[in-house]
Amino acid sequence: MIWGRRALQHVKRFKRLPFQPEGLHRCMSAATQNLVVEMDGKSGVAVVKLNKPPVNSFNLEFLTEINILMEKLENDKSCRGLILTSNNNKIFSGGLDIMEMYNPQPDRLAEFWRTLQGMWLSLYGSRLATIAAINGHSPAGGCLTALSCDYRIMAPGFTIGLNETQLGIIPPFWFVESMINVTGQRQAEVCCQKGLMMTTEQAHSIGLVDDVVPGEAILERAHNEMKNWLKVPDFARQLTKRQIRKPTMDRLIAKRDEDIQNFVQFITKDSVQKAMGVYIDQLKNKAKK
Ligand SMILES: CCCCC/C=C/C(=O)SCCNC(=O)CCNC(=O)[C@H](O)C(C)(C)COP(=O)(O)OP(=O)(O)OC[C@H]1O[C@@H](n2cnc3c(N)ncnc32)[C@H](O)[C@@H]1OP(=O)(O)O
Repeated sequence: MIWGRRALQHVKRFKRLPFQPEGLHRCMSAATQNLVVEMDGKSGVAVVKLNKPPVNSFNLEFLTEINILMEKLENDKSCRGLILTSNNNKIFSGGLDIMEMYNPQPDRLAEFWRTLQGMWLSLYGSRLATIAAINGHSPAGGCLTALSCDYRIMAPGFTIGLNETQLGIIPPFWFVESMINVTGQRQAEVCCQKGLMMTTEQAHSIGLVDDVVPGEAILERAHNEMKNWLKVPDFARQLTKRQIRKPTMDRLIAKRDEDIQNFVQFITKDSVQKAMGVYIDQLKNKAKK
């Protein structure tokens, strides 16, 4: 496993387990501040658990950690698959950290958005087979993260969706295209315009989620599904994925700066800031009740 110097600065604990029973050898665990990583060198599958309380919301630092980890896994020739899940069995991810977008410093806001673009580009375009084991609620940026994987397994009793319009926000074109590419144009039109947060079952019925499995069995199911994906020769799977996803990725790459400018301009509008303030108050008041 290759650990870049930059990445190592973020790693608090990384150890080869001293003794493991047969079948678990070459298993490595690592933790950054907000990520728990278990790498099984034998199968080449890394399980990455989002671990940023309270709701795994993506701020600049968390996105940076994820990007560094993705780079490390991409460069690790022994790694073939990634299972992305949450260490919190109720919330996969609460999406983007709303505090990044409230009363922001323009420079940091721009950097935040560039880093989110980077996260999406590396996950959506990953050479690895990627499975999201969605073991909790997954609104907005959480849904985008799951949409970026190759396969989604979700536990019942939770909700998922691109709910931006409900917050008075327009989902960027690459969020919407990620949804279209998974569910098809008609379903994406309905879901994105209405900002629907769907139950696991509803998400399954429109193909947003591929499989529904109880939370306690979700990782086992993800590992079994991963075996199927890894039966395909890597180069054939990778080049096919690239062929399918490249046009969507190229559209963002070509408009990256413009997309950042649009985002900064939109978020810093007085009306958007006001609406954001109301939304944050609602969230905080709900949490107090
Ligand atoms: C052009 C512009 C494009 C912008 C695209 C935007 C994409 C996004 O992702 S915007 C963020 C959208 N996310 C949400 O709207 C989710 C809001 N949160 C929730 O719905 C819920 O919190 C939950 C389902 C994720 C979890 O519910 P629950 O377990 O009941 O926890 P609480 O609601 O009590 O929340 C605990 C704690 O966490 C804070 N919090 C929740 N979500 C966020 C968030 N996205 N960012 C920052 N902080 C968040 C919440 O305020 C509570 O904080 P405290 O009151 O300080 O405990």
